[in-house]
Amino acid sequence: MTKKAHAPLSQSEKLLFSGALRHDKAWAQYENPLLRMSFWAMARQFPAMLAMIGRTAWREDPRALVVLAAAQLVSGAMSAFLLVATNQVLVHLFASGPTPEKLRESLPALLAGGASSAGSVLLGCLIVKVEGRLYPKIELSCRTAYYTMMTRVEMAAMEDKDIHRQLALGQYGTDSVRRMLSNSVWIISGLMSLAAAATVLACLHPLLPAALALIAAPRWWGAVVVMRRAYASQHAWIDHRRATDVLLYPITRADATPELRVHGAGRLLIRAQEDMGRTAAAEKARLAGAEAKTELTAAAMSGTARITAYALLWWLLTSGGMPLAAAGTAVLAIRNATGYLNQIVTQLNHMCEESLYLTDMDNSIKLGARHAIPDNGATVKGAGVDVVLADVTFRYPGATRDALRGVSLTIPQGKVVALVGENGSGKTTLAHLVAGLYLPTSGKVFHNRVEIHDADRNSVFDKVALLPQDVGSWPMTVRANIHIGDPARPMHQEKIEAAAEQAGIRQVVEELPHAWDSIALKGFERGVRLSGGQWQRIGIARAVYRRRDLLIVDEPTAALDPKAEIDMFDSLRSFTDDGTTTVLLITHRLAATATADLIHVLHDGRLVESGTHTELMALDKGRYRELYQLQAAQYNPPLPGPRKEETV
Ligand SMILES: Nc1ncnc2c1ncn2[C@@H]1O[C@H](COP(=O)(O)OP(=O)(O)OP(=O)(O)O)[C@@H](O)[C@H]1O
Repeated sequence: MTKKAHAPLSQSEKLLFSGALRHDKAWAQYENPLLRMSFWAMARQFPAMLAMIGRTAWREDPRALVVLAAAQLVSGAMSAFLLVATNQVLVHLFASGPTPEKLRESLPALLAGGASSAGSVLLGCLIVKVEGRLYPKIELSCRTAYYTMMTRVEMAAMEDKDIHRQLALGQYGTDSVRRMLSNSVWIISGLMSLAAAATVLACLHPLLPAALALIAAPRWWGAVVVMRRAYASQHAWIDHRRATDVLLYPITRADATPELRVHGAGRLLIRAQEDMGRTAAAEKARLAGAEAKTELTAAAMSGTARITAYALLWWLLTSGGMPLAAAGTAVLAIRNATGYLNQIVTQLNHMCEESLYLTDMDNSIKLGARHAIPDNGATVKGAGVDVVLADVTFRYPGATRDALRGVSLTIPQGKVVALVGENGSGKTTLAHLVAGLYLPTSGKVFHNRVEIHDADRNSVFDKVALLPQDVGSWPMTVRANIHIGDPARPMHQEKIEAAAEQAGIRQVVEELPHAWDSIALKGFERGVRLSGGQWQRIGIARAVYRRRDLLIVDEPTAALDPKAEIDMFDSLRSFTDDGTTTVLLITHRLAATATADLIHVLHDGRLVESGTHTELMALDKGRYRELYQLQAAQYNPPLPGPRKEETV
């Protein structure tokens, strides 16, 4: 079992993190697999891994896979043939008789050996070509499978810490597939060449394969010891390495905080990374020293075994048990075989690491499939959408209390419905349940009388346009940032411009140096940085561009100036003019809710009031009335009275 150790703490870690900076997310997960992994366990897993990659390769490019496998097989056979041909040449050369005659007799074997060498070279080229064709396809296929799965996973599963951790781990495996396939190919070709050399040795003398095993065993042992030590170190130091990256990350960002320069935070970070880097360098030096010692021991043991093998050959030669030519071939075979062994050990070593990531990816994809949003079931039909919540309770995964409790309400078609309540009262959660992003823990949500639980969720999503609290900024053009509101349809510039016009952002975009082609991320060519309010308008344009039956708007005016805020609420109202579109509006600005057709008031996850502004204001000690009056008082503060001394 690998010893569990921790990296020693540097002064900087104590200063900045009050201890080690440990991840509780994806990276910390490597602890267990790293500890779990032993060399032999990995060697045993090899066939299963190979089968998994083989299946992917077969699906992507069966022809390339067949050619690759055949080329490897023939290549292995050729290396055996080369040894046999060499043996024949030596037999002829060491036979008695005049040299020209011996040379002439050895010529066919010599030519055959040369042809086999040339064939190996050609096959090597073919393998390189086929690998270049096959590997990227496999990598692309795995990456697509992984990221497709991630877009299909239920939000609740993403919120579950353990599930999300496992899902996120998979991303590191997408690059590993190609490397793992390459490792496998090397291992197979090494094994075949080794088998060929061992067979030739066994034919020469039954004791020789045993001698080969004696030579190989110490090198193998050395490689295993070095690898396990490296894994143990990686396990102990992985958080340290990540912590260093975390420290340096702000420095490389284009929008690095002003404190970096004005307060000299940059110097502090650099000093900390130097400090941490020194402890890491000491660990690397320790590993290198230990590796050198292990290598020396392994080389001494292997060397002793090699001397023993040569002594055995000597004895066989002197006792007449083996002709000189056979001994020459044996020396060559032993030399080749140890080379192949080294190749196998090195590649297995790499494969161990890659298989860790690959296994994670495989597990992620399987786990994601178990938590996928269903795309079959009843379709939500009809123009417009009537939403009904019946006794809905919802608790976030891992939470200790319900975010919503026994909520029953309606969101009628063609109306502006406002959701109000204090921070944390459950408004956003309710909106997400209405959008079909979450399923209730208990109770039911209906869209046009179809229960969301049984619905084809795509048909639910297709009814909804979202304008979330935090508008997502995508690293693409401003044009594409609006089009992403409705990506299933072809990009339509006129509609994009109209949506931007309605959202009050068109002029801003068109005045940018690259207008619609500006990349909405600083640090790239044509990159621009938009303000918070401008992003909010892009979000509005996105929702307008999407234009669906149910528009869910969560705090749309937080970053807008007062005039834009008034325009925004007017514009939202106009959405319902068609009599079909419903607007579900979450806001703390109660002046805006006054014109809503229906207001639902949430408090601590419960629905406490429902009605129009007038109805709710008429409620004595009503929560809405209280919130409204509090806000109104801010705008109409009592005029300051005369100062005390003036009244005297
Ligand atoms: N992803 C989550 N995981 C666990 N708990 C959550 C999650 N999101 C919200 N909550 C909790 O659920 C409750 C309701 O949150 P929600 O965001 O729905 O409130 P809200 O009324 O929209 O608040 P605000 O007005 O501040 O936006 C809160 O107690 C919050 O801490």
